[in-house]
Amino acid sequence: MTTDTTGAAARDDASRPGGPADSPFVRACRRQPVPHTPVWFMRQAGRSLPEYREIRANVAMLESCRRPDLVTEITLQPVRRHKVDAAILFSDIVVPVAAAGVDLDIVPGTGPVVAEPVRTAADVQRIRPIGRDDVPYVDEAVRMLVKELGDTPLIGFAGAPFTLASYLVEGGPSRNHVKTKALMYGDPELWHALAGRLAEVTLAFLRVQIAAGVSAVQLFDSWAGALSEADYRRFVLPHSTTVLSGLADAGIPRIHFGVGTAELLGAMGEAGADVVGVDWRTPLDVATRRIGPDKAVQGNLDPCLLFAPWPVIEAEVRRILDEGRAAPGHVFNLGHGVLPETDPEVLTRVVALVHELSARPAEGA
Ligand SMILES: Cc1c2[nH]c(c1CCC(=O)O)Cc1[nH]c(c(CCC(=O)O)c1C)Cc1[nH]c(c(CCC(=O)O)c1C)Cc1[nH]c(c(C)c1CCC(=O)O)C2
Repeated sequence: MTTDTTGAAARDDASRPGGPADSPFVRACRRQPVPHTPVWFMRQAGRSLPEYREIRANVAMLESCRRPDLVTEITLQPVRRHKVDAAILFSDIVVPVAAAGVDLDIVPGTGPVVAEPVRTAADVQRIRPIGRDDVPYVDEAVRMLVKELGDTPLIGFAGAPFTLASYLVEGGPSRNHVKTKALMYGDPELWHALAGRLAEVTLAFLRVQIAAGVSAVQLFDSWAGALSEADYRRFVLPHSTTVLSGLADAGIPRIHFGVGTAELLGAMGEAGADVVGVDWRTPLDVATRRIGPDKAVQGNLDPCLLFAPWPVIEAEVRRILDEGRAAPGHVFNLGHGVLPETDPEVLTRVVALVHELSARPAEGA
């Protein structure tokens, strides 16, 4: 038997009627009619769930990402509990960078910390290209998940070049991205070398996930909102385009997400996205005008709203569904990740409410 490295066999199976490629989530991404508005939550697998905290009690974050059995169980937890319309692979944006040879760790309560920040051409050279054999645990986890999930689609993901570069250049999480911007403005050639290298790593990492059978991918440029549109277009867009447009041949939906990106929504769509993620600062109808009629939107409940009384949450869900009708496709989500203190029962209720309020009778019924 030959090993399928293109994902073609998995895709053929996935596109059977009612299969993951025909799911409400994938259909909404493709701007096709749906029986209800699909919903999932960024960071749905994670610290808000007691069953997750239990499994992670004695396992470090990066280690858990490298164990297909744990990745599979953690990814499935929110699907079982909340009945969301999609699963997202449990991993972290720094996993491929670590596989590319960067010495880093994920420190509890802090986030990714890089031992030797990347600041010179020699540092950039040390970031190696990656392939399937550098991340075998991701390939295995995706294949196990695709089997376990049946008709529920699995979303693969990666960090975008700017957000990854920020962790590498700063050496860890950063509020103002000062060193990153200093490098970008002070040494554009080195910046483009770094962002170009990260784009290659990201593209390869997503290709591994696609070959293993994910039904969609999301590119997280969480911190791109720190840039003006002009600087985004000059320093970041070409590299995110390498990734997203580079995946056009895969034929699966590509979601492009960032926070604080009101001014960047049009450009982020242009990078080669089928769906643009929108945070809570921009209403979805306004976002749709900026993105254009040929892309779907994803979002955009403020994660803090989940701490409000239920009637307030219900009114906000209604408003977002109404505003989402202006878009040619809408995937309901938060505007950023689930906060660790969130009551998981509220998330389950939001899923049921989105399904109930958006239910459309089947054609001809
Ligand atoms: C900010 C951060 C990173 N990495 C980490 C942090 C959090 C630091 C902290 O609060 O303790 C560390 C991290 N990453 C993840 C965890 C475990 C789960 C959890 O936080 O609930 C932890 C502790 C999973 C993850 N990390 C990520 C996912 C993505 C998939 C998803 O949305 O579920 C998961 C499960 C992706 C990630 N990872 C990172 C970014 C910027 C992103 C993009 C999404 C975002 O802006 O939040 C870097």
